[in-house]
Amino acid sequence: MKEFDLIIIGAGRASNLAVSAGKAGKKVALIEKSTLGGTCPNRGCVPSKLLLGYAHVANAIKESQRHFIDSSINSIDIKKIFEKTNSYISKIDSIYENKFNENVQIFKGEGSFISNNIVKVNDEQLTAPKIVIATGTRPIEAPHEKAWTSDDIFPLLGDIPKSITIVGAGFIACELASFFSGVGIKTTLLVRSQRILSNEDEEISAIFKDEFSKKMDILFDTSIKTTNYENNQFNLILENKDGTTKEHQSDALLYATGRQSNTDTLNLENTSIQIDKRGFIKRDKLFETNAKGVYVVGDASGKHMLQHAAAYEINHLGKILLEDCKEPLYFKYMPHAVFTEPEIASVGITEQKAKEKNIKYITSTTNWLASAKAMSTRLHYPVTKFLINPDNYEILGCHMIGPESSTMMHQVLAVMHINNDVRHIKEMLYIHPALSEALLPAAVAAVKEVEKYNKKS
Ligand SMILES: Cc1cc2nc3c(=O)[nH]c(=O)nc-3n(C[C@H](O)[C@H](O)[C@H](O)COP(=O)(O)OP(=O)(O)OC[C@H]3O[C@@H](n4cnc5c(N)ncnc54)[C@H](O)[C@@H]3O)c2cc1C
Ligand SMILES: NC(=O)c1ccc[n+]([C@@H]2O[C@H](COP(=O)([O-])OP(=O)(O)OC[C@H]3O[C@@H](n4cnc5c(N)ncnc54)[C@H](O)[C@@H]3O)[C@@H](O)[C@H]2O)c1
Repeated sequence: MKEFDLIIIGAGRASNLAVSAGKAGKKVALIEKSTLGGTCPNRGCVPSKLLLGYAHVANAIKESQRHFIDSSINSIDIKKIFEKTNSYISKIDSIYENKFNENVQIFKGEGSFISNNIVKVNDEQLTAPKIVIATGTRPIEAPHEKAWTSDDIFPLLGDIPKSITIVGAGFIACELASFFSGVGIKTTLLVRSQRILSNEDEEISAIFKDEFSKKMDILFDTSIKTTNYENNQFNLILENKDGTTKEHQSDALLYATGRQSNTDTLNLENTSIQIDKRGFIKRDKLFETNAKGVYVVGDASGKHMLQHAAAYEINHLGKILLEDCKEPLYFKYMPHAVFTEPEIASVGITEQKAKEKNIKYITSTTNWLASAKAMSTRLHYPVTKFLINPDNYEILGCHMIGPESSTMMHQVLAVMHINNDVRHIKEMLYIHPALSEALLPAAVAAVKEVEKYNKKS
């Protein structure tokens, strides 16, 4: 039995904890069954955004007519795009390997529990007073052996498809559809209901639906009835909710229908660790599971499924384990962005959630056109929607759709983080005519709505 101060299962964001624990002189065992670095740099955030960068440029050329520029794309070397992306991915494992000092021992293999404090990897048994589970998630399996999930395109080996059908209407389906259609691969998105990005504020997802539908074929209320794969092609029968069917051909078929917990690989039945109905590990406010000394962080807890949330949690767990911090981590606000075209960014509650939870709010939706920079994009749909608590001007939610929404949102996040009052956004000085200036009329409108509400009541 090998003894350590700390065992970490899963070398995604928790690699950072291994680095800091190693630096603090702790003897660390880091267990990883795949490449070091986990989902984000190998098959998630980073490679998907690298791909979207190419689509962004292609879209700018395709849509240049809006700016009275007649241009066309001669060719897009999609093979090269994937070679570059694959090459980035191929370096991740060794980049991560070099981050650790001599106190960190890496075990390549699947970790599982023999008891609350003994972990097995390959033929070895390891023990430590503290064990961290950071095993993340994996895509829900595609129901046909030739169909892909997002894992199958990072890296993409083999031929580039000329057409692709993507099932799903969440972050991954929309971002990947944005890439494939952007670079000229015939893309069909299959959405089983009428809503796309259904967790976004309804007003924003309705704008998104209109704009996104202009860029590719989106079949709403549609599911796959039968799948046949012959001569390197999928022959699908698609079924609409009204019962009508139609044939559909596609070179590739990609499922992006959600992600599942990896905890089934951990032999948790040998421990007192409990899981919830969705298969994610339960924990207390200090990330500790039902087994003393065993912690769970990041996607493995099933809470946020975002890189920045996982990184934030793991940083805080470092304080608990290495600095004896006794304070729970409180996420005041959890922002996210969808890096499609159009781009969406969001923080706090949506209007639907506010209604559902009976929260008192006022709302204002303001377009960006008062900003010259926004005007210069010649796009009319970008808006900022605020939900404000009329009692104290607190920002309860902010939702944006438009170019660089994810960047614009940080200004709102800073105010929410330091002193959450929408009047700061109204009163601060803006560089004229930066894109961020589009937030000024949005804040002015929100403050006016609060005043109107308070006059009435
Ligand atoms: C296509 C895609 C795009 C994304 N884009 C974004 C984005 O733009 N922004 C954002 O915030 N988030 C994004 N995400 C989500 C983000 O990648 C995750 O939230 C984040 O990587 C979670 O980190 P983690 O360390 O908790 O888990 P992971 O990074 O998944 O790490 C878990 C590690 O544990 C390993 N493991 C699992 N079981 C075992 C076992 N039994 N033994 C040993 N090792 C094991 C896995 O191999 C993996 O390396 C995206 C995800 C995907 C799939
Ligand atoms: N920009 C980002 O921050 C980013 C990007 C990608 C992924 N992520 C993270 O990864 C997580 C997983 O993303 P995801 O898109 O796989 O999951 P998701 O839960 O966001 O979306 C899954 C989609 O698949 C649909 N669906 C489920 N079962 C289906 C079925 N049988 N047939 C048809 N459609 C079906 C759902 O209605 C939903 O639209 C997200 O929750 C997100 O946190 C984040």
